[in-house]
Amino acid sequence: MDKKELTAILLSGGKSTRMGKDKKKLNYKGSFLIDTIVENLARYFNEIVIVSNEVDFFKDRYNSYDNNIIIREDIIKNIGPCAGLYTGLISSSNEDNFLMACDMPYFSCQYLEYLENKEYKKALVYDNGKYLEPFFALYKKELFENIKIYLNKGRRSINGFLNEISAYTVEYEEIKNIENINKVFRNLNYPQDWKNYLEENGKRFD
Ligand SMILES: Nc1nc2c(ncn2[C@@H]2O[C@H](COP(=O)(O)OP(=O)(O)OP(=O)(O)O)[C@@H](O)[C@H]2O)c(=O)[nH]1
Repeated sequence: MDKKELTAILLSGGKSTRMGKDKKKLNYKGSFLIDTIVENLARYFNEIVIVSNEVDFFKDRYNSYDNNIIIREDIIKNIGPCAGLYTGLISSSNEDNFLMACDMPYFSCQYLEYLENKEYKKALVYDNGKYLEPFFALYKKELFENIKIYLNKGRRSINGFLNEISAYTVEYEEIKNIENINKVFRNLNYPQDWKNYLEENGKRFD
């Protein structure tokens, strides 16, 4: 698959309160989940912007890649993923941007291709019937202006933002035949989620 004229924005700057330990440091016997996520992204995206609250952790970590990997600290700190997206969009050199989280272990290039081939304005996100999934979704760079205004009003929720801009949506019916589509939106919030993920992948959790 050719590399995309898209930037992948990887958010890794949350508080990991529910996990009880920093999600960017989740590893199994020295094999870090975040490295697997970056490895997947590097196959499809020339440019990857990692937005983190700990840039030192990422410094020199991916030097062996040919991709343009940009590490940025949040411009507006500690207020959640909407602010992370803001820094990611400002730092991106592409009009179209793909948002990924550091706690989403599954990746579907088939779904990425599906998104890429859809026309959209502002943002294109999956509607799971209950709420809009902000990750594994596309955002136009120009949106950073709207996010700034939204955050300046004291708003924080990325879902609130998606509703406010009337993001374009993808419905289950359109994508139900994509392999493993239900796994794509799974994220790891609690220690049990990490344990389940490892066990599903044949790794015994000690
Ligand atoms: N850069 C950046 N990323 C964030 C921020 N808050 C959350 N994220 C990322 O957004 C994604 C989803 O985060 P959540 O699981 O909702 O939040 P969290 O703070 O990591 O975890 P909890 O404290 O348990 O809610 C993860 O990839 C986080 O690293 C932030 O303020 N800045």
